[in-house]
Amino acid sequence: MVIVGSTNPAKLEPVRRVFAEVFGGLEVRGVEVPSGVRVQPIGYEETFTGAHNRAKGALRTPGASWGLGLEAGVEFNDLGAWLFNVAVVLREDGRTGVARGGSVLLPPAVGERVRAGEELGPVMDELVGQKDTKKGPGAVGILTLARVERVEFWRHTLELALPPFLRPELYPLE
Ligand SMILES: O=P(O)(O)OP(=O)(O)OP(=O)(O)OC[C@H]1O[C@@H](n2cnc3c(O)ncnc32)[C@H](O)[C@@H]1O
Repeated sequence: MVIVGSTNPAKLEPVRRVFAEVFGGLEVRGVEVPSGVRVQPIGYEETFTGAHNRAKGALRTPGASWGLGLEAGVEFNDLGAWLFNVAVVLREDGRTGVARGGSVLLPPAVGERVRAGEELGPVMDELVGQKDTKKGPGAVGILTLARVERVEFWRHTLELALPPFLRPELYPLE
C-alpha cells in the first residue's frame, strides 16, 4: 500500500494518478503525519525536512510498502518570495526518490505577509475570498488563472522524484 503523509486532496489526487499510471494496482491512502517543522516551512532545508519526516512517518504505517511526503515551502531572494514543492518517496526496500519541483513567484504583498510569519494558505484565501484554496487550486492555480493548478504542480514534482524507481540500474542502492 502507498501511504501519503497528508490528507490534503490536492496531494492525494496526483499521487493516485501517477502511481496508477506508473506502477498500477497499488492502493493509495492518506494519513496525518507530523512534519516536525513549522506549518509554513521557509527555505529548502526546512521544507525537505518536513517532506522527509512525513514520508518516514507514512512508511511506518502498518501495511505501508511506500511512504510519501509532500511539503510546500516558501523561500526569499532578491526577486521576492517563491513557493515551491518538495517530494520525498520512500520504498520499504530502502530505495528513495527526492525532487524539488517548479516554483512560482508570490505577489509582493503576499510574500511580505509570509515573511512576517503568516501561513500562505489563509493569506491566499483572504485574497480571493474563498476557503481552503490550498486543498483545491492552491496559490499556483489562483496566480496562473487555473492554467497550472495544485494537483498538476504536485504531479510534476512527483514525476521528478521517480527516476531511482524507473531507472534503478542508474541509481545503485548503497
Ligand atoms: O494538509 P497538509 O498536507 O499539511 O497540506 P498543506 O497544504 O497544509 O501543507 P504544505 O506542507 O503543503 O504547505 C505548507 C503551507 O504552505 C501553504 N501552501 C502551500 N502551497 C500552497 C498553495 O498552493 N496554496 C495555498 N497555500 C499553500 C499552506 O498554507 C501550508 O500550510
